Amino acid sequence: MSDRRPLIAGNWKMNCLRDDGLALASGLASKLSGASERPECDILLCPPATLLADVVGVLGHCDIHAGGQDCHFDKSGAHTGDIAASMLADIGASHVILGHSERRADHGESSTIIRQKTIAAHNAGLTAVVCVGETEQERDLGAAIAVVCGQMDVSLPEDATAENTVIAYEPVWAIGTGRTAAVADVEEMHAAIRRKLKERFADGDAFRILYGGSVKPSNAAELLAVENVDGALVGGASLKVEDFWGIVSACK
Ligand SMILES: O=C(CO)COP(=O)(O)O
Repeated sequence: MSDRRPLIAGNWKMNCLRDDGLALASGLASKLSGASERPECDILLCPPATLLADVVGVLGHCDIHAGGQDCHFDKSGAHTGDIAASMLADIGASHVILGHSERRADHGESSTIIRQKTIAAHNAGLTAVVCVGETEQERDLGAAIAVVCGQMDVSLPEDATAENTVIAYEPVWAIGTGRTAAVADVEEMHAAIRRKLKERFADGDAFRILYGGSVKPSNAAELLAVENVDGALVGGASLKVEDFWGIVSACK
């Protein structure tokens, strides 16, 4: 057993208007306060930026963190539509997801940009949840591990530590498809990520490595039991209180 405390993170993506988002956050806060035992994991909610401040307010002092889904790499300035890491911290966020494959694909974000964003997040006192993952074509070509290790080499700055950085492995073909990676493949990839972290960082063994891609209550326990899987980054199933709580409860 490792002493890394699991992290279950919900990435709401571009979902939820105010009423639904606040109901979801308060539903989870009620689950936590009503739980007979404290869950064996940390919990993070990453709502759309429009709801972040309100979600922070709803969560109050309950032990659930809130985070952004992206930030700019600059501190401030002429970047219409963007959000600085310090702005997320300013409204009570503790984390920010960076380099999600949807941003890499939809916004052309390179690992070099993600590295700059990660530094900006650290400078603002945020924990960066840095996403990596291969496409189906890359996996079919046998290049999955090389692709993910290459993304890590560039995306992670020298100042990354287990405190300020979490890795999320999300195979692109498993996101929102209902297809999860085979346990053996998850185990192999997470071991490769761990090796990379240990090669580069003195505290590489302490970094949390999350798995993401069609995680649901029915498969969470199996995935969370895999060595070097230290939690989950959850999309669709994070939008329902019962489903997300089911995944939180699968942490043993
Ligand atoms: O992209 C994801 C989380 O960041 C995963 O999404 P799904 O859980 O909907 O597959």
